[in-house]
Amino acid sequence: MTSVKVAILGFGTVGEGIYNIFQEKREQFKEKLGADLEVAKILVRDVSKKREGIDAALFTDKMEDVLAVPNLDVVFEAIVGEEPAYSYVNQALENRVNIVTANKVMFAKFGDALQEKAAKLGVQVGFEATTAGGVPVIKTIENILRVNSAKHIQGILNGTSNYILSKMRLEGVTFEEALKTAQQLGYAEADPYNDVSGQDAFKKLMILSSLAFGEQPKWEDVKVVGISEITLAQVQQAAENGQRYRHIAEVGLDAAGKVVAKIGPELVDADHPLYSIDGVDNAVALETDYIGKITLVGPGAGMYPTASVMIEDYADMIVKKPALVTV
Ligand SMILES: NC(=O)C1=CN([C@@H]2O[C@H](COP(=O)(O)OP(=O)(O)OC[C@H]3O[C@@H](n4cnc5c(N)ncnc54)[C@H](OP(=O)(O)O)[C@@H]3O)[C@@H](O)[C@H]2O)C=CC1
Ligand SMILES: N[C@@H](CC=O)C(=O)O
Repeated sequence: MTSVKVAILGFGTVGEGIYNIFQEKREQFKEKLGADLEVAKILVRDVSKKREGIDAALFTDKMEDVLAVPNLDVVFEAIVGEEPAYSYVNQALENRVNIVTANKVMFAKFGDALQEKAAKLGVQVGFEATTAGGVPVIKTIENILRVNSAKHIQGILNGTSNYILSKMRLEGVTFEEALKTAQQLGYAEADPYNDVSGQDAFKKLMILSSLAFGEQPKWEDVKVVGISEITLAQVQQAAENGQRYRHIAEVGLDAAGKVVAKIGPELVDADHPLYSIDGVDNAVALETDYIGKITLVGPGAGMYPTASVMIEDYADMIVKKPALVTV
């Protein structure tokens, strides 16, 4: 049996989910992937924090310790923000270690460069979890676009915003109360500014734009509006009128073939395809030349949906490139 060492950067909602799945599914991975996957190091900011039931020797706050793991095959990156995340995954690639990331803030900016570098070095980059949480939009779009050309993408890309708008409508709670619950459930970021300002959906949309159109619009040209100004009274009034607020992100080509995008709350009627998407769910509707429109819906945030797609990314690497797996 092939023995494989993995490392996790971050042990918050997502990092802990990854660790738990590796513990729970070790036997299944042996059977289905032909590999014994062992978490060998976990990088955190504060090593003194109590982490119940887990060997303290696994934790470090130094990336050098992670890179020193013999035969390290993959780094799962689940920390927050551009830096030090970018430097860490970059170092991992330079050490010919595969990377899987959930960090859309880092990946929207550096994703293209990281993928180019990985290709040169013969290692792989998984980034399914950066966009739409547990919904496999990246792999599906990649696959479809081997044959089709993308025309337009429209979606709900922030689980927290959709959860808040749904809870306000369904339970009559205020924006602040709904946000608090979204934080308790691990949907919102520790600093929820990016969620409610539209910046989180913006970063995800830029990742989809690179994937679907091979480029991103100039960031400063994209109008980004969040949901933080929407009041309970507005949500309730909309419901009385048979409408719902949805936070919608869109990217496509204009008449001149230029990539254009916008993000913001919209009032939608019952016949709109995003009307029925409630709670933490995300939806991504892709329009292409041959297929027409295809829509994927599912949990856009949360510990296990996110951790699962990250490990699925790595399972794909193992299955497709067995030669890369450490023996
Ligand atoms: N939560 C979700 O549903 C989803 C999150 N994501 C993305 O996944 C990433 C992780 O999210 P989440 O788990 O919710 O975040 P949390 O805030 O729950 O956890 C962040 C973790 O990263 C560690 N960390 C933060 N900064 C550093 C640093 N400079 N050096 C080392 N470790 C650091 C923290 O360490 P310590 O514990 O010591 O504080 C903590 O363990 C983010 O990029 C997020 O956008 C993507 C999809 C869904
Ligand atoms: N905070 C994010 C988590 C997933 O990317 C969200 O709510 O969508």
